[in-house]
Amino acid sequence: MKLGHGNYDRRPVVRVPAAADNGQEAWRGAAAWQRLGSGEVGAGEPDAGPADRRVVVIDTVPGVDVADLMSQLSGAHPEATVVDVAQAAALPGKELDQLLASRLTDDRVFGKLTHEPLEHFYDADRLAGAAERVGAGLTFLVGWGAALVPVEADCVVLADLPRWETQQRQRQGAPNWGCDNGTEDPLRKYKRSYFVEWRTADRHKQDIWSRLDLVLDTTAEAVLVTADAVRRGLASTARRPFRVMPYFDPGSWGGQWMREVCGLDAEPPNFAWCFDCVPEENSLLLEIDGSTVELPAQNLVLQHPAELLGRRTRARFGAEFPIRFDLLDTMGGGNLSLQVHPLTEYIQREFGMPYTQDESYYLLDAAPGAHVYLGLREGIDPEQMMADLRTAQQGGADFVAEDYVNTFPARPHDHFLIPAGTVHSSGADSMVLEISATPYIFTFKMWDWGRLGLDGKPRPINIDHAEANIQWDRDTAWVEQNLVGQVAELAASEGWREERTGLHELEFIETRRHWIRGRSEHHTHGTVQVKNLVHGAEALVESPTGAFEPFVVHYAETFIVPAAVGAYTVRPHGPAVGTEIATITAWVRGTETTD
Ligand SMILES: O=P(O)(O)OC[C@H]1O[C@@H](O)[C@@H](O)[C@@H](O)[C@@H]1O
Repeated sequence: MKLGHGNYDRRPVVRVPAAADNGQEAWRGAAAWQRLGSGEVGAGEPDAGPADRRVVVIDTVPGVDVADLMSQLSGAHPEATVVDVAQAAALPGKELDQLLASRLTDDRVFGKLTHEPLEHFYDADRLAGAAERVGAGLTFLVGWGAALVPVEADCVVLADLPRWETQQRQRQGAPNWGCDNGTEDPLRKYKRSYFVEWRTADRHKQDIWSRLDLVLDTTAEAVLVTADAVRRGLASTARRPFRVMPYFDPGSWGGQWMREVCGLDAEPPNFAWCFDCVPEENSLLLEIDGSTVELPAQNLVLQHPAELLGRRTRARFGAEFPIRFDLLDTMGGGNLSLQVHPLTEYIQREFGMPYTQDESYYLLDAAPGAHVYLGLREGIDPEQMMADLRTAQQGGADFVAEDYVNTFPARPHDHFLIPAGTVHSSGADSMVLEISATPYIFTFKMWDWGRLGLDGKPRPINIDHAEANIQWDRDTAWVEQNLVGQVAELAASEGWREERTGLHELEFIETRRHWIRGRSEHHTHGTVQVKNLVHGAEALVESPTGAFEPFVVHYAETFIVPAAVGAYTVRPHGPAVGTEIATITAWVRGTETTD
């Protein structure tokens, strides 16, 4: 196993420039809870009642522990009235379930995207009733939708929470919003978050964003920051290279490479996934006034789509980050499931997703003998293959993947292209950097090699969904001509060379690899780029005009270069000086602009 360089940064922080007046902008722990009731930030004109009447709205996102928040507020402000807005005015759980039944479906994994606004989860009359509970003195209105209460607020706070933290809490027994489902299968809780809560929450957050005075992070110890500092932080992040905070998760096929290279805990038996560029679920760490606040990176996508994505990518996807980078570690582990992803029309019709899960596997590393499963063997009988899969699923003879599916040797720096509809799997002893479209849960597993998930249950198999999407003409010859070994040198000069590595024409992502000894010049051409240092210990990304601070990246780290960055250079740095490094860059094909 090739080891990393011991410098992978698991907590990349973006430093936010200080406020013009150098005033305090962050409060931690007890000071945060105290500050929330002090009226010193965002105190409005007391024109709606007696001078000492003060209304603080703390709108949360689903996943925030509202009970804990309320008890902290009561502890810090015993005189205050604290109203749980959802308890006061949200639809009863059963009504909410009925409203969402067609979106949630009976499936363990797949629902349908909802477009419900948060108002639909509330009773308007009871919201008005909650407003009547505001009396003289200090009142906190707390919960997801607190800003819907028809009352003039003196201070509006967003209690935000990254989605990875929400998932952790769900696995430990936290229910979904408005539900009594703490003991439900975490996959089903995640489904409700993914297909309903997060969509509605993003829209609601957008609605209230301009009203915010403060932002509260309760991921760990409470950190309260001014909304102006967050706005300033996001605005500056959208104009410089940055990283989101990676998160790591064990799995039934997970390996040992990331533990070593990324310096992870000894405790879990393995690590399977590292998500290091899925902004809709990753966190962005902002350092504000000496405190680090962990907020959803999605806030940046929602607030700065033009600077971040560029105008053509934004025109095509809206305020959505379309490119996903993640790591799949099977070094010393097992095969991924044998799987296929939905065609575009299928993901639209069945799940309401606007675009599909096109993928590719870039091999950061591979042990001798490692291989990738990709496409079908010539002359196989589709009916027989489906019958064998169903037999295996029902507990009969194991499915012999090699009888039906091609295998290709997997070597470091190979890039396998996987347009939706292509049967595939990464085999054991590989370290894959996935360069893919953002959707990532639409994996139709066909065969899981007869093993169980980490929870001791079989993982969900979806042979019917798979059958509806397998492209049977993607056979050995087609795969060899289209998906394997598609590297072509495009340009070279002293100190660098550039290659195209993919993706396939059916996929919207374009990739380039640069081998760099000297300093290579790059330009975003008005569209967002996602990059990873796939070879070498360390690189320095610089602005030729000093527009951003020099930015250091380490081996295997993914970073984002916003469209607004324009020109930048990359060169070996630190321990890599004098050696050759390599980066891979992805962007949405056809979105470059010349201005
Ligand atoms: O967990 P299994 O089903 O083995 O798949 C693992 C991974 O496979 C890849 O090809 C992608 O589809 C990922 O989004 C998925 O997480």
